[in-house]
Amino acid sequence: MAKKEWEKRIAFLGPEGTFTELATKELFPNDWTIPFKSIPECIEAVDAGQVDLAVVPVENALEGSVPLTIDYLFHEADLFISAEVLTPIEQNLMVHKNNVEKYEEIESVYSHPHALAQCHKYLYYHFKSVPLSQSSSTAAAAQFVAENPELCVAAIANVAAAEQYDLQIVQKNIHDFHFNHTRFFVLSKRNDRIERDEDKQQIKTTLMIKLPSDRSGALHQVLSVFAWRQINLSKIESRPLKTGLGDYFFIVELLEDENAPLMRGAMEELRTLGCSVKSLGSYYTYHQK
Ligand SMILES: O=C(O)C(=O)Cc1ccccc1
Repeated sequence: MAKKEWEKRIAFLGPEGTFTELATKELFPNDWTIPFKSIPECIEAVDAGQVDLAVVPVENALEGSVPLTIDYLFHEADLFISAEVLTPIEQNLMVHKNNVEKYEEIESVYSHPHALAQCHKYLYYHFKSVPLSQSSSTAAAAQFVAENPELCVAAIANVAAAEQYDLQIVQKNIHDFHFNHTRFFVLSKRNDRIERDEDKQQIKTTLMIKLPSDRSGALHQVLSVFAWRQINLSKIESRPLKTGLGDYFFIVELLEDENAPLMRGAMEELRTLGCSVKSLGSYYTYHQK
């Protein structure tokens, strides 16, 4: 496909039909979207300049963070968040059209680990002894089911994937909790934010903070830096530093612009306290309709 001059190249977790693709198309309906097989491949593509942006899942309302994304951003890449997209997630059980009649006898259910977990109760009550198989994405599971009609297996994926791979949905909306949303980050090598005035919302900044080792009260001090400036935290989470048990870094999300004087002061104070601070930038939230 020839690249048009005005298009941005945007990597997304593929293949076609993932929730990530739906989120990508929401924000970039007219750009050149390119599927990659895994989250690290999306991140590497933008890091290497092969694409302009990458869209990857980062957190689900039911299952929590996608550790691969968080850890890759901390340990492997030097990227910024240009925007986040919030997408409602509806999961469906689908089979090859040849297997619709016998779908209750499926021998395995394929999907992304988050999707399998989001349907845990449904699978427990309806397919208790059926083995679950993890795929790199929901659409990869749908593609596998489409390419193996001789296997009596099902995928959990969205309606777009059922259409893309010509599968039949046999059970709609099988996720266990009604409020099932996923956050996606739009990643860039440049620290610029995507601005679409119509649905621009609260600005947010994501910091990755490493505490000075073995000092009592260090986390309390970090939180105080934001507290007395009345900078609101919308998230705090720890992840292993991978250097030893008990060593962590913190992901802190703040409802303020990194360029605001109070935030600049906060970051400076954190460094004075011996923390290492990496800002992934400030960005707006977009809601998928
Ligand atoms: O596998 C997908 O379709 C993805 O985009 C990742 C994902 C998986 C489960 C819920 C939300 C996003």
